Amino acid sequence: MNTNTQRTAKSPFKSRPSQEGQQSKPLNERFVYQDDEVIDKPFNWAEFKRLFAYMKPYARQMIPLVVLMMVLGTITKLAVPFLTSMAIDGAIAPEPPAVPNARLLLILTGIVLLLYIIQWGANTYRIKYTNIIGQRVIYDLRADLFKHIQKLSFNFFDKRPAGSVLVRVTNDINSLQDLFTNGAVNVLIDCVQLVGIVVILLLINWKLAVAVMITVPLMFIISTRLRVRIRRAWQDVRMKNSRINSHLNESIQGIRVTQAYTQEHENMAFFDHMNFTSKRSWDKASAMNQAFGPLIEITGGLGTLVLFWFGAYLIQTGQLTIGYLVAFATYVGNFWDPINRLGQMYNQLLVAMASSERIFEFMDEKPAISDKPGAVSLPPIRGDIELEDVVFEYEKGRQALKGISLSVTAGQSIALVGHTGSGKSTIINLLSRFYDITSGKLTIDGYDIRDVTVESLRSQISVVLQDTFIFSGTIRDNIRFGRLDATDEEIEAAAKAVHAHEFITHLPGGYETEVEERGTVLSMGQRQLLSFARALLANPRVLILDEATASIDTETELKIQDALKVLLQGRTSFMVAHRLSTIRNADNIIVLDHGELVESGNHDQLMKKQGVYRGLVEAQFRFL
Ligand SMILES: Nc1ncnc2c1ncn2[C@@H]1O[C@H](COP(=O)(O)OP(=O)(O)OP(=O)(O)O)[C@@H](O)[C@H]1O
Repeated sequence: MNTNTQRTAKSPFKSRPSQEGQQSKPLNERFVYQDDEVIDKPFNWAEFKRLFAYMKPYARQMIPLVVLMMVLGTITKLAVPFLTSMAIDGAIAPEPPAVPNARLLLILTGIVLLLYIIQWGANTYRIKYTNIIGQRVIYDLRADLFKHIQKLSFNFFDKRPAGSVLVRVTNDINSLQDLFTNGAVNVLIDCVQLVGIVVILLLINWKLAVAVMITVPLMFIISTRLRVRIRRAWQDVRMKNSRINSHLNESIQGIRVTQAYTQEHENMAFFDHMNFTSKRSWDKASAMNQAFGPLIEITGGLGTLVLFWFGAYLIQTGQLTIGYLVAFATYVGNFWDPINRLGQMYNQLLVAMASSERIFEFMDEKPAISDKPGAVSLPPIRGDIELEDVVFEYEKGRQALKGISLSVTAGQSIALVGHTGSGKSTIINLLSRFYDITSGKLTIDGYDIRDVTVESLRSQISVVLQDTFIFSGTIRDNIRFGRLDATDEEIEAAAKAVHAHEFITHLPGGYETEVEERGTVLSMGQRQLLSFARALLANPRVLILDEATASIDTETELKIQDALKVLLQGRTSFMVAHRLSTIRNADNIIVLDHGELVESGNHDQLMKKQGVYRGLVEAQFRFL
């Protein structure tokens, strides 16, 4: 179920009135985030097993040790009240005619001390090993998730804000950390302790044991009802957090636009609203969580009342000793503790299950683009490309391309022109198979691109996108991204060929200059030259270029034109072209209009036609 963001909470920040004195558009009409799916299923055992399968690799090596420590810790803990009862009944206040026995008391105290030391040692080792297992499981889960996300296709990312993807790899995985480091083992310890205590209580005096535990079924019924609500509340918290992260991510990426349009206040108001809603849902979930504690305490209190009332009666009738009553009281005290912890743990488990459902939901997402069974490896290509009646829809029923047919011979340069939204980028996205065509046929050297492996196809095609992405690292590393095994000399040769060498050597660290994320240290023109060097290094047979529209100075433009000539030599190329100089040199110009191919030919032929192309060129000149 996808719902739009609901905004009902009162926020201290208000939208500013517009200049005309009218209230600006309400915030809830300005930002719309799609919520992650609300996953509302009963406790999923299959998913639970799948999650715990991550422990399997470490089970044989570590778990026997952890279990041994756990058993040691539990036995020593359970033995102490029993020894206490022995001390009371045998050494401190024995039934007359026996007298207090100081020696026995000393021995029993020594044993208790020894047990405490063993308990401390066992717990220390247990915590250490469970932490090691927990960390390894989290590491494996995160690695698996990241590996899978990297394989997912464009359409997956089209649908989701980057922030919500981020949350699953960070927050959702982190929320499993507690479960794997302490939670799982604590549950086992508590269960073993509970069973142990019940058995001991029954052995000491079954009548008193039954009387004390009479309230347990009642507590069980109430808590089961609470659990469902708690589970939903925690899911809601996760969803709200995911929204905050999406907005945060967008706000940081778009901070320049926000500041340029002085929208900080509005942005803050929106964020504040989200923050408030998130806090409120956290409060709600946490309040429900807290309800567990008092529930146990009330039940425990009732149990204690029964214990002393009925216990006193049993002592008076000679069915129980004082020592056993004290031991009984201690065991009963220890009985509610694990139950309380198990209740809390159950909540922690619910939180973890909500997270794991979200993680597995991503892991189960099949990449829309994948190798079909029997896909062959595309041999080294010449670069003949054929599009036959290609139709493509990003969303069902809305055609972005409406039957494009196009024949390109190896080595030709193709310029794609047309109004904004006419389908230029869509064509180049299809060539690299970032999306699969809806109908028609797309072949390279006669191979249908859906019949070959994605890797063999993409490794022979280089794509230079409009928004050149510069990764954090050195300039050299960024060029090397084109071909990881390239030598330093090859990198510099590629940079020289596309005229990037000059500006690189003028940077403070030359090729070793560290560039920041998204390459803001570099100008648009420089970023483009760098991406040309990257593409040249990859030496592809087919080159796809989404030309940047940013206005750059004439000198850089000339450099880019020169660089392009080098880059395009001997390759089949597709270019989303905006500059007349680029278009004029193309072998074939494809003019698109609303997803249809309306004209094609070289510059001179198209100019004579008096059609869409001529109109575009003349419009460009009118602005000069
Ligand atoms: N990821 C997407 N999901 C849904 N629709 C999309 C997506 N990308 C593009 N479209 C739609 O497909 C159509 C063609 O878009 P395309 O990006 O190919 O245009 P373009 O010619 O490259 O435009 P521009 O010159 O502005 O970059 C447009 O109507 C656009 O709204």
